[in-house]
Amino acid sequence: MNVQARNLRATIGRVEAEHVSIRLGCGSTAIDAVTDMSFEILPGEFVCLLGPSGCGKSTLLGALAGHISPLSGRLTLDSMPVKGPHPERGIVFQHHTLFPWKNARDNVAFGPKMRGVGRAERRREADSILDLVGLNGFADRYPGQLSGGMQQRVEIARVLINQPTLLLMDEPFGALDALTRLRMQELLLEVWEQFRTTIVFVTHDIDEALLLSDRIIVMQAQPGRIQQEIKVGFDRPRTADITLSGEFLRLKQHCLKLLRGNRREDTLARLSPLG
Ligand SMILES: Nc1ncnc2c1ncn2[C@@H]1O[C@H](COP(=O)(O)OP(=O)(O)OP(=O)(O)O)[C@@H](O)[C@H]1O
Repeated sequence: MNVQARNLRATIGRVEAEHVSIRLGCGSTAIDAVTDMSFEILPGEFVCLLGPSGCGKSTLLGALAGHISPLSGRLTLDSMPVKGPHPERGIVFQHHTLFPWKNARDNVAFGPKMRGVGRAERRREADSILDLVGLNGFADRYPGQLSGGMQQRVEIARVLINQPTLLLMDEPFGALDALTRLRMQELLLEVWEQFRTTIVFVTHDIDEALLLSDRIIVMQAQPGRIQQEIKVGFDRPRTADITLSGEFLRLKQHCLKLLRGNRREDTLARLSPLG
């Protein structure tokens, strides 16, 4: 993608949430997974949702993807209400969703195929995105012939080929070993430098959130809500070397304190007879 296209992309992808509440289930078993969340994400911004298990991160991501409707409030992408799934909002999960009977190229070319792009062109596009995610020479392999990290690269390529305005990532590297995970984080940063699409990335991992994002939205549970927003101002392009800096450790300590506070509150809520 050329520089002009990149700049153009950075003018779209503004996310706004106004007093969004999400209830899951119904009747007496319904759960208020997210309550009164308001935030804005700028075009081309990389935002992490960080918080303890059950605080509603995946639920919020599901609402941004259009898979879940909020009970109340307003969720928009470039001022248009989010209603139902759409290729402009691509999602990458931790678990693999590749078609096992298609090779990497055909998995990646699936979106363009559905849009009616001709065979030669979609193969060319798929090969070029596979190159970008470091899978040059692996296009003919089937998912079962690829490592976990490689499969996750194919997942990312499969979403990027649709040039999403908003890329939603739900703990995409959570199942990878530490070294592969680090490589994938650096790869994502490199790819994002080129695409500059808005990213909302869910993680439990403080280091991951600090390495990747421009801003962290720290959430707390019961009910899921925003605890604090933290600006992460490290220069870009970034590599994992920043994790050794004093400023990184200072921010990490701050996040830890917030999450530990969360845990203490959760335990007290469980122990209290008043709930
Ligand atoms: N289908 C469902 N029906 C009812 N409640 C649900 C459903 N899915 C999730 N929940 C509940 O909604 C709350 C938020 O869950 P969610 O998965 O969004 O949290 P999370 O922060 O992403 O957690 P984790 O980090 O463990 O994935 C939790 O209390 C969870 O038990």
